[in-house]
Amino acid sequence: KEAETQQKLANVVILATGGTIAGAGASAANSATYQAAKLGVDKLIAGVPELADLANVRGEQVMQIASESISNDDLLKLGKRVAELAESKDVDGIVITHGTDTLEETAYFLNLVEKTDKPIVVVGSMRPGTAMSADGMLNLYNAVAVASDKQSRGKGVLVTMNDEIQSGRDVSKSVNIKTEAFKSAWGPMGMVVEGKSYWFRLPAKRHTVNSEFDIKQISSLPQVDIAYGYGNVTDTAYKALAQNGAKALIHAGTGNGSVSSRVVPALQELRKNGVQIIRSSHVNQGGFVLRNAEQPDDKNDWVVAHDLNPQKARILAMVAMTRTQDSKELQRIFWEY
Ligand SMILES: NC(=O)CC[C@H](N)C(=O)O
Repeated sequence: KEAETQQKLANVVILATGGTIAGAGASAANSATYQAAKLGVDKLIAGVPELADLANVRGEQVMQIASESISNDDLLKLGKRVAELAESKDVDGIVITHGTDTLEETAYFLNLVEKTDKPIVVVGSMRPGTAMSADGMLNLYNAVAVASDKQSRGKGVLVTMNDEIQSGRDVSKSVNIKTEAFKSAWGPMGMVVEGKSYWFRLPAKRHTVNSEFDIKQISSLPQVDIAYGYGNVTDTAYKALAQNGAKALIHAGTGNGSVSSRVVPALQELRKNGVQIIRSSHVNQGGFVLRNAEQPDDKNDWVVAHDLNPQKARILAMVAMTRTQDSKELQRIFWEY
């Protein structure tokens, strides 16, 4: 009988990378002061025995770090492992446990480069497992539920936090400390409650199986950096980043991705020297940058990131520039993904 149930259940692999979901604090009152990336994946799985009701679960420790320290090489390593597992007949879904600080970047990266319709769910927590009202257990349970559900196929890389199913493209960490940290300007795709998913929306942008990018063809990512717009800004950071080898600069602009008159000449000059200039907005949720609004992008040969926040724009620029150095192609890609 037990063998029969196991056969019916989906096979889900949990790839652990660290973060608060694997964190530990000194006391139960430490919800914000703790060390991230302490517990191994076997402990995470053992901490939620109910996972066995949802799927045949096994774990792999891909790395053990706080997500602010994830490098491009780490992204490639994780992406390649996900692709290998997705190709395996014995794997129906993949869950990635991750620190929340750059979770939105990893989720978007995988959404662009994984050529599979199998569910890939990225999950983290805001409180370590040692804290009162820790959220990691339920978030992980929800992630495995979504990853084992056939309905989750073909919807792009997903994120399950705070009972919501979010698109890995759209979602962003918008609040820290609190458990309702992950939000999307376009709203969640669904809810996951008591191990069952309820869907309401589908992503409109190209992803996974419909993407022109493939992790198997990517062996390195170009250097793309971000510089912040604010009152009294100078062009020092932009120039320094370019001098240090950036192939593209994401302008984390004020408002509509506007650029200070003190910075414009440097960006025009850098573009003439081959650096791609990509205008995004650092407004919290709902940035929306249009071509030739605020700045003459056609004349300057700049690109706009549209609704992508600066850190997501960096991910797309890196992936796109593994294929093209043409600014018009880059702009097409920014509209489509
Ligand atoms: N809530 C978290 O996961 C934050 C912990 C850590 N800074 C990380 O991103 O890994």
